[in-house]
This record gives sequence, C-alpha cells and structure tokens, in this order.
Amino acid sequence: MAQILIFVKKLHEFAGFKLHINLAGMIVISLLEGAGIFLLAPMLSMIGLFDSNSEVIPIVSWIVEPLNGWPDGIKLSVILGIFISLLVFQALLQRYQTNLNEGIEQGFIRHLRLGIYEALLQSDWSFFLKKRKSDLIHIMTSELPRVSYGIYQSLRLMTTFLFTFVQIGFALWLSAPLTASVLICGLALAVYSRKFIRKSKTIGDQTTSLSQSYIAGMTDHFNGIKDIKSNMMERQHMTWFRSLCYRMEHNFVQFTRLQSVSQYNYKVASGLLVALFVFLSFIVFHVQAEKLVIIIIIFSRLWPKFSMLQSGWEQIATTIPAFKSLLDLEKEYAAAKEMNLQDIYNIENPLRINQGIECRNVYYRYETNHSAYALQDINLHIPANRMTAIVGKSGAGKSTLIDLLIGLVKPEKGEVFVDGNPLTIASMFSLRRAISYVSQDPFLFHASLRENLQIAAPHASEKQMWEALRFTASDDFVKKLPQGLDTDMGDRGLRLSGGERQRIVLARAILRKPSILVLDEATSALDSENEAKIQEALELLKGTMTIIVIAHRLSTIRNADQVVVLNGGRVIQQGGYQQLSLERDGMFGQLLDYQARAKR
Ligand SMILES: Nc1ncnc2c1ncn2[C@@H]1O[C@H](COP(=O)(O)OP(=O)(O)OP(=O)(O)O)[C@@H](O)[C@H]1O
Repeated sequence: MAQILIFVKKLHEFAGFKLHINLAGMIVISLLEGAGIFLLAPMLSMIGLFDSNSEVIPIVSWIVEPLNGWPDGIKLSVILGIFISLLVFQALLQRYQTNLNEGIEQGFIRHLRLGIYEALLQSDWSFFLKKRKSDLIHIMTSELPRVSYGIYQSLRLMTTFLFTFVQIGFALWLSAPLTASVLICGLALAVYSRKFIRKSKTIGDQTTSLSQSYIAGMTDHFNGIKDIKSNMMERQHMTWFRSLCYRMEHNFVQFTRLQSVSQYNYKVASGLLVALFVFLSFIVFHVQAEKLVIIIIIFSRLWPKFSMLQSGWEQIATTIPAFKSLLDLEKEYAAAKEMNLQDIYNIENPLRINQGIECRNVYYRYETNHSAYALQDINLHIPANRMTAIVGKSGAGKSTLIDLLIGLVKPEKGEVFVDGNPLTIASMFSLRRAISYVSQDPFLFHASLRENLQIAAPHASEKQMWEALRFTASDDFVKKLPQGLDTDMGDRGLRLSGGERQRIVLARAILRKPSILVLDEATSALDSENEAKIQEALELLKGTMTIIVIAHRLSTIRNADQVVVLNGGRVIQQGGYQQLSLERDGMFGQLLDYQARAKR
C-alpha cells in the first residue's frame, strides 16, 4: 500500500489544484444525489404510495413547508422541477468530473512515461550492462499500463469512498442506530474479506513475473529466430511458449475466480442484511415509514458501492507489484544517473584534443564482487590526430578499453586524462560530442537510409551524404537500391548485407565530422576489395582526426602510428607496427604468424 501512496503523492504534485477540484466535484455529486433521494419521500406521498409526514425528514421539510396550502398538482410540479434540476446539474457535473479524471490520469501517465525515458537516457552505461533490455521494455509496455489502471482504480475508489461516506452521513442523520448496525455488519464483512486482498496481491506478483518472462522470451526468440529456424529448435521454443501461455491463462482465471467468490459473498451477505435490516427497523428501532423508505433507498444504492469498494481494493492489490517495479527502477536510475538531460543538451561544443587521451594505472572490473579484472594496470597514451590500433586475442579487453577511453565506463582505480586534465562528467560529455563510434555490431534503425544518416547529422545536405557514402565505398550499391537514399533499411538494417551495413554505419560516423573516430572491428564483414577502399579512405583522414581502431585482421592496421597489444586485460606490447612485428617473441609477432599461416 505504501507504494500506491507514493504514487498518489506524486499524482498530487503533478495535478495540484485539479485534483482538489476533482475531489470537491465528487463530494458535490454525492450531496446532490443524497438530496435527490430525500425528495423521493414527498413525491411518493403525493402520488399516494404512503401517508407521509415529510416534515420529519431533514431538507425536505425546508422545501415542503413553504408550499403548504398550495394545490397538490402545483406542489408536485415544484418538487419534480427541483428533482429534475438536481439530476441535470448532477449529470453535468458528473460529465465534467469524468473528463477531468481522464485528463488527470492520462496526463500523469505521460508524465511518468517521460520521466522513465528521461531517466533511462541519463543513466550510465554500467546500468545497461547489468539490466536486461527486455525488463525495461516490460516496464514501459506492461507495467506502466498496470500502474495507470491502478491509479484509475484508486481515483475511482476515492470517488466511491466519498460517495459512500456522504450517503452514510445522510443515513446517520435519518436513523443513527439503524445505520450503525448496518455499518457494523459491513465492517465485519470488510475484515473477513482482507484475505481476498492479500491473495490478489500474490496473483499480481505472478502477473508481473509472467509478463516479464513473456516479453524477455519473445525478445530473445525474435533476436535468435534465424538460429531457431536454421538449427531446428522450433520444438523447444514452442514447448516453452505453450507452458508460459498456460500459466498466464491460469493467472488471469485465478483472479477472476477470486473476484467472483468475494462478490458472491457480498451478494449473500446483502440478502441477509436486508432481512436483518427490515427486522430491526420494525421490531427493534420502530423507524417511521417515510424515513425507512429513504434509508432503504440509500442502502440499496450503498450496498453495491460496498462491493465496488471491495472489488476495487482487489484490483488495486493486483497492480501493487507494478508500482513496486516502477519504484525499484526509479531507485536504480537514481544510482546510475550521470547528469541531467537538460545539462547534457547544453553541452554543445565538442572537446578539442590537442595532445591526446591517457590512462594512468587504470583498473576496471565489470562486477566489483568478482575478482577478475577486465583491465588492469593500464598505462597508455593515445596521441591526438594519429591512428592507434588495439589488438589482442578475443576477451583480451579491447572493447572494454575503448569504453573506458570514451568515458562509457569509469575506472575502478586509476584515472583517464584528456590533454593532461582528468576526465570529469562534464568533460566526458564534451568528449563524446567529439567522437564517432562504430561498434562491432553495426546498427541501423528501421527507417530510410536518409533518416539513418540524419540521426547522426541532422543538417547534412544530400551532397554531403553522397560524399560520405562515396568515402566508404557505399555509393555504388546505394544507387542500386530501389528508392536510393529513401529506401527503408528494414528491422535493424536487415535489408542490407553485413558488409553493406558496416559501410553505411561508417558513412554515418564520418558525416558527423568527428575529431575522434573509434572503430571497433568496424570492417570485419568487408571483403578484401572493399576493405582496401576503406583503408585508403582512413589514410586520407589520418592527421585530421584521432583514429582508434580495434582489428582482428592485422593487415588492416598496417598504417597505424601506434599498436597496443592487450592480453588478459594488460598492455603487453606497445609501439609502431614495424617495430612490434620484428619482436618475434612478442604476442604481436605470434598473432601475425597465426594469420600468415591461416592465409596459406
Ligand atoms: N558485460 C559484461 N559483464 C561481465 N563481463 C564482461 C562483460 N563484457 C565483457 N566482459 C568480460 O571482460 C573481458 C574483456 O572483454 P572485452 O569485450 O573487452 O574483450 P575483447 O578483447 O573486446 O574481446 P573480443 O575481441 O572477443 O570482442 C572478457 O573476459 C569478458 O568476458
């Protein structure tokens, strides 16, 4: 419950006076409904349904007294007129309040959605390394609507509660002992029904974990669909999916069953209560007929509200785990926050690097409770406007070193310097403004080629786009695409071959006119001819920007000014290509030998 209160507080902060107007509207609607019910007594008496003395009923006496002595027809018309006016006013207010409610709810959800996405973009890279992407998608797509539903139910519950409260007030005014005895029965039922709320919460926990598995499973399966189909793994996946679907079905059915039991209990109890009620009225409390009619009308309208309160609580209880997921995520975000998004936007100027980037005694571990360091004792200088190649066996720490140099991860020990100044959070963002990074797994958005290029350089002209494409030997195949630059790239750029995709991503990186170009195995999927073209292009860039390259194919780094060899997270060799290739006992020489042998 504490989780919901936190969100109600947030709702209050967000909606402010609108929420107050909403609550006031609810109270007025309930009061009008109560007053309308009071008018039923004189109406029924005039029609002749019972012989009434309306003066004994509060409010009614104020209206009926001035009409005494008037003909019955006019009296009835006046009362009916007041009744209709109350109804119309109440209906109008109700309409306004419903719209206001929806506006508040949807506005609040938008506010939460934007907040989560903003916090996501403000989080550091280590947050994304630890978090399953599908869990974030799950929260944005499944948990947020549940939170929205929980808030809607909470507002509805509040309305029902206020309505019930006001109506109980009227009933108490008419007959305190009778109302009190009905309330005691209602309270006893509410205490008995607490177990239903607890069970609802357990079912809600299961709903969260099942929908999390569902989205995680679907994401994994779609990412690996080629492996599934080509390795005939359909049966295993179908079995997993079927079992999950059964469990999800059971989860929903279980909740409906639970609700039907609690609603059944309420119905039976209401029958028993009506009998008790009539008995008490006549035999014990001797309530006057007029008052009894009004009390019966009030309670006949109130009892469904009691059962709505119960079912509302149960519905809210199932959404509590979703509220909890959101709060947990907020805590994780707070711990992982790098900087405010607005401050990030304000960093417009790329960092100018004159001397270079340097690591001093740097150590880094992915998990601090794990003894293995991905990088250790790194002392390294990456000179500005030169090409540095980082090589080493798989798992040596090359990509981790790049992440550290561009400030994506922070050293556990030691420090990174740019032109002799320690890398701070602010300078790190300026540094990233200066970088174009091409990863091992080049990614294109499901949009046209033009849009994919514009993401990196929104103001690039068509001419500049073609220049970048020519630079990366992509212009020929782009011209052959059905709609040229406007061709859709498909899901993750699936429309292109691996090598074509790499060249487009490289063109995008160049288009940004970076002062540091980082290529993490960016040409691994290219054939020799295209790779040679890219090498020539990179040669042209040398001297104009700092280039850092990770490459397994050592032939591609022949022109590097500096080669850094990593092994087991340590720098074991460093120097010019020629110099290192002559050190025959060194790892670089060994790597060159392996590749020469593999070629033969
Ligand atoms: N997200 C992660 N969580 C935990 N350990 C990781 C993570 N990423 C990498 N590692 C570990 O850190 C070490 C260095 O990994 P890194 O990716 O930097 O190697 P690499 O030299 O780039 O390898 P490759 O050439 O295969 O891409 C490896 O032992 C790897 O298992």
